[in-house]
Amino acid sequence: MSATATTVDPREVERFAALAVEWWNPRGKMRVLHRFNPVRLAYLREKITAHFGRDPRDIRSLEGLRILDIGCGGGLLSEPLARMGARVVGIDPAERNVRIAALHAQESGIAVDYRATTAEALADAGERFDVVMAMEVVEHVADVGLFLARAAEMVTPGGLMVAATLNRTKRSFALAIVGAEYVLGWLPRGTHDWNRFVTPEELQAALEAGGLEMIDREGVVFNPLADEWRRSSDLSVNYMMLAERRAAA
Ligand SMILES: C[S@@+](CC[C@H](N)C(=O)[O-])C[C@H]1O[C@@H](n2cnc3c(N)ncnc32)[C@H](O)[C@@H]1O
Repeated sequence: MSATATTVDPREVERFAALAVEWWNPRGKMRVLHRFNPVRLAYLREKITAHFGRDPRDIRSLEGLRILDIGCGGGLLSEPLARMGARVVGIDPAERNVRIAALHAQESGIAVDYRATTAEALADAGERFDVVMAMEVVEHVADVGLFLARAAEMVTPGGLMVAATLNRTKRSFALAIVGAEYVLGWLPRGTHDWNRFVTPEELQAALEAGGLEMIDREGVVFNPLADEWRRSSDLSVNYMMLAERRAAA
């Protein structure tokens, strides 16, 4: 694949770079990510440990696994995964995000290999990982097909890819754009472009085109009564997908 093809939309990256100091403020502009982080982490821990035959109760259950967190932002997922023993490489095209992430990890005493780069650059360099993650990123890239192809390329045989994103439905327009950005003010206006949302069928097809097999998909829904996010079979707004690269027989 061409080394010059890029998935970066400079306006998207600039938007996140401008918010860099907000990453670790649980009441700031990233509060939605903070609120559903426990749900995402529980999913990642459960699925990764089950796949690699690890004990999820072990506090170092991911020991030795090489994990790539694409579009890591401030490291809200990279850090806890590294704490569980994984060797995490966190990448983001926004240099400011990576600087904030590295500073936070240093203050927390956690080793994460943060780099200001892209999935396509790492794929070009021939890097391989046991787990490749793209969490809340595909809806911000310039070319979803290219992005997923380059990300999938880096999954080792027997390894996993996990993606989390927003479905393109009437419901996601009402909740994730009108509700979250305009009515509730949970996210800065313009954070999301509904046309860039990706249906589970499109995501699955792109992962399969990259040689992966979809093995799980799960929704994440907000329960306003309990004021909490939880996992669900409802994929109509937020959802996560797990795919594997089958090891050669
Ligand atoms: C909504 S944030 C998600 C951050 C993190 N994955 C999380 O869930 O906490 C999206 C991130 O994707 C990054 N990003 C945007 N375009 C990208 C691209 N083409 N490749 C990789 N990351 C990208 C942004 O800079 C931003 O940090």
